[in-house]
Amino acid sequence: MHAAPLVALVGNPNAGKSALFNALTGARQKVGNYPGVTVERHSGRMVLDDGRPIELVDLPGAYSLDPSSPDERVTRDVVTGRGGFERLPDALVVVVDAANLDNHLRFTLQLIALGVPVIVALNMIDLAERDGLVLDPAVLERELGVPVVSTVAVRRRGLDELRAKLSPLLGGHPVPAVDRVEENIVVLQRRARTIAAAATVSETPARRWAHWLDAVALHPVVGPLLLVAILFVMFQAVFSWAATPADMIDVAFGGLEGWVRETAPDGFWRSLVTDGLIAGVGAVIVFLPQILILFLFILVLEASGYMVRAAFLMDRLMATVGLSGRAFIPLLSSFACAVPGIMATRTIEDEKDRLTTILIAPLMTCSARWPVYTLIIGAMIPNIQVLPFVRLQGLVMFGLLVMGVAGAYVAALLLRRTVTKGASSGFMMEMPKYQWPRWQDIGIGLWTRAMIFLKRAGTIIAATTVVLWLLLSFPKPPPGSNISPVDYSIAGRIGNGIETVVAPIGFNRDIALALLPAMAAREVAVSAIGTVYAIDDAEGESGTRAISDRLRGRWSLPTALAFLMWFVFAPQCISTIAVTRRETNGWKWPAFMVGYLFVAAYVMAGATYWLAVAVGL
Ligand SMILES: Nc1nc2c(ncn2[C@@H]2O[C@H](COP(=O)(O)OP(=O)(O)OP(=O)(O)O)[C@@H](O)[C@H]2O)c(=O)[nH]1
Ligand SMILES: [Mg+2]
Repeated sequence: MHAAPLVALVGNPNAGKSALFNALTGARQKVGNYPGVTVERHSGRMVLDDGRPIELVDLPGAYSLDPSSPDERVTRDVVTGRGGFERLPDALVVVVDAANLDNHLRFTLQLIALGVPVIVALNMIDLAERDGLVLDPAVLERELGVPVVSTVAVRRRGLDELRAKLSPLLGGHPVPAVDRVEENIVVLQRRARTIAAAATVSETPARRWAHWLDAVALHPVVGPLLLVAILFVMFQAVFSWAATPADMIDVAFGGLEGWVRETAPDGFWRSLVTDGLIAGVGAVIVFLPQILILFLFILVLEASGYMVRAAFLMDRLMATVGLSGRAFIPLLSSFACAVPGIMATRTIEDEKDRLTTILIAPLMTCSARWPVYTLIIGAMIPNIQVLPFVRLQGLVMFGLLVMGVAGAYVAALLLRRTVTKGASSGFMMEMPKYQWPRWQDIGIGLWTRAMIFLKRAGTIIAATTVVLWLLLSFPKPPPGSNISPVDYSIAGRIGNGIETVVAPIGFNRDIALALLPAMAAREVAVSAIGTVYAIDDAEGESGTRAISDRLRGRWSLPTALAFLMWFVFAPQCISTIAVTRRETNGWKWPAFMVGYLFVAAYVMAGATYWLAVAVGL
């Protein structure tokens, strides 16, 4: 006797598969209104109209045939007959949420391509109707080439029609599976969207808007251009909007320093407070407005639903270097700071994928590097208009960021061919709805960021600055000698030692001095330079404008460019190394990361310096 035909219920999470399973078999599988309710296969029996019994299995929801978690793997194994399940299903019932067709049709298209007979249950049609969405199942049937039945699983609507249309699919000859299923998310998404649009008879203005926005944002040519344009506006804004508040903070710190100089007696403590704390910490806090404007943009993009669209656009680019599209979000968070970015790689299932993402995360321009870039750019790059609305300073900043991304791209390409070789996997994610950001949420996000920044300035940056000040101030040169106090100090001597190593790439003593303390936090490079100049300087003026003036006097343009390039690549901060150790369970990978980044930084900074000298800058 033949076993009863096997039919599997598949679809995206939360489509109503278990509800349909219960309605068809009379079972009581758990249903719930969130993705991931079902995490294993369950089977039950149902009887067709002609009396034939069939075995129905309810599967965990999945976004694609590319499993990113163990429950999705169960689904993949069952529908493709892998992983030791005795037999392939004779037919699939693909359950889709009618109100979310774009997203759910993606997986449907992949499933249809498998070659197993498919019937689509257009479920939750009641909710779609409530929201003013009218669909035409006949169009869907024609576009997909498989039977489509409208259902309301929880009201048992459409079940008879489903059984009737399922019947002829069973008992025929099994269709051989096609060997390649379309995996390119962008292609799939576009086809899904076209089909969904064709099957939509009418919808509410809000849904129409969302579709129109997606047609632009996800367009293969316009989409990436839009993304670049948004990023570009962001950088220009960071520079121009921040200028006034930054000046105000600068003036305030200058005033504070002047007040301490007048009121406190000259000596150790006054110098510690003015040349150490105020010069160092003040030099960093000036960048608070910039950091906040940067985060304002990031938070708005996240809250509006655009960020996931950007991830979709990036997926193909990531795939060319063998990275999963899932890596986009961790890498994007690394623009704030590599530490949460590296932790966010936990969502990447494949170990090699994940490791590669961790290793390149430090190349994303974290917000701690902004003060360094801004200071050097502000001092050394003329603020001229190069194109309408485009100033050279913003352009250089953008260039540095692109440099980091390009470096990451090349690094991933090389790593994936050597130390982290392995197969890569695709990326599927639910597209969130577009919505206006809630200003309270943005406000809270900015407040949190400001507090983190100020806390860093008040603790780790202040502490490093004070230590550096001590090392820079002692021992004092003998009175009467014309040797500079910095050169005579402990730090100065260490700096002069480091300088011999970094002189070939155009670095001077001041940079050499800043490199070590910048390991604690990158912003310290700025406060360190501030402190060096405060001690070295007789006139006793202060503030970032004063630092800029001194930079202009002492640094050549090739040196400044080399320094910027160094910061794009160098593994500067200890927290990143520590979190890498924790996430990779050992010292091997952090050591590798530090090694390759130092080599890259040295080579790139050197190349920049010599190139700049050669072209006569
Ligand atoms: N209004 C309405 N609600 C439905 C319908 N089908 C399912 N639901 C509800 O939608 C939610 C999700 O249903 P489930 O059956 O748990 O979804 P699932 O596809 O099994 O989800 P996973 O197991 O997470 O993959 C539950 O709250 C159901 O009660 C429907 O046709 N109409
Ligand atoms: Mg379920």
